Amino acid sequence: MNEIRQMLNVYFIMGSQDCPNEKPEEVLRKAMAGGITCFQFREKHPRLHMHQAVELGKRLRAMCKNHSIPFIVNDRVDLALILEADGVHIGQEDLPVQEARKLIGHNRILGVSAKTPAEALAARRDGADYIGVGPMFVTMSKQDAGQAIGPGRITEIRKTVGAEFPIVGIGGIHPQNAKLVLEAGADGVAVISAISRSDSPKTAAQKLKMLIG
Ligand SMILES: Cc1ncc(COP(=O)(O)OP(=O)(O)O)c(N)n1
Ligand SMILES: Cc1ncsc1CCOP(=O)(O)O
Ligand SMILES: [Mg+2]
Repeated sequence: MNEIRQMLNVYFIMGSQDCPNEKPEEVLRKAMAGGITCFQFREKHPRLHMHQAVELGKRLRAMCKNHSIPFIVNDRVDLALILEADGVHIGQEDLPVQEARKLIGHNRILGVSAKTPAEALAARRDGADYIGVGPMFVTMSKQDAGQAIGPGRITEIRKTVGAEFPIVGIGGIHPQNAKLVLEAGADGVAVISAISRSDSPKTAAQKLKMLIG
């Protein structure tokens, strides 16, 4: 459990839609140089052919392997298995948690999105290894994220699932507000734009890393 909590410290999420000015490989290279502790391949580009997603995923996966950074695939268990990912992240509208667990087995990490204490408890019961709670703040990276729920929700969920269960906050987090999320009880922060759209992805990752106690 502690290993997963550490892995969540600086959790970088990205797909080609998040990199308008630079190749995703280049952004990931800089983020890794800044000390990210986990990477999620979240490919949502409406015009990217699945074949291209597999090819991009293979390149990003190889980079993570070379730097010993856990590689998680968003939404798709099939893609996670193809890429020999370390895990999968699913939301409330994706596969049921128990079914995803059956497909990936017990040697891969399963992350689940939860907005409420009830969703968090259900995710833990059904086999999640960690939960992603958000959006903490307003986000431009996910159109259907819904209203910000704020760091206070992490405190509520932390009380419900206990001190040890791995929790990462997500949504609108950047170096200036990340402390609020960590102080509320999260083990780490998951970010897209704070790193992928920064002038310096490396510095942005370093700044987030410095906030971890
Ligand atoms: C770490 C983490 N937390 C939450 C999410 C959101 O997942 P989901 O609700 O399924 O939304 P999409 O990312 O699929 O748009 C996440 N991806 N990662
Ligand atoms: C995937 C996701 N889930 C909830 S908010 C969000 C987007 C996070 O992106 P950003 O860090 O740019 O706000
Ligand atoms: Mg999803």
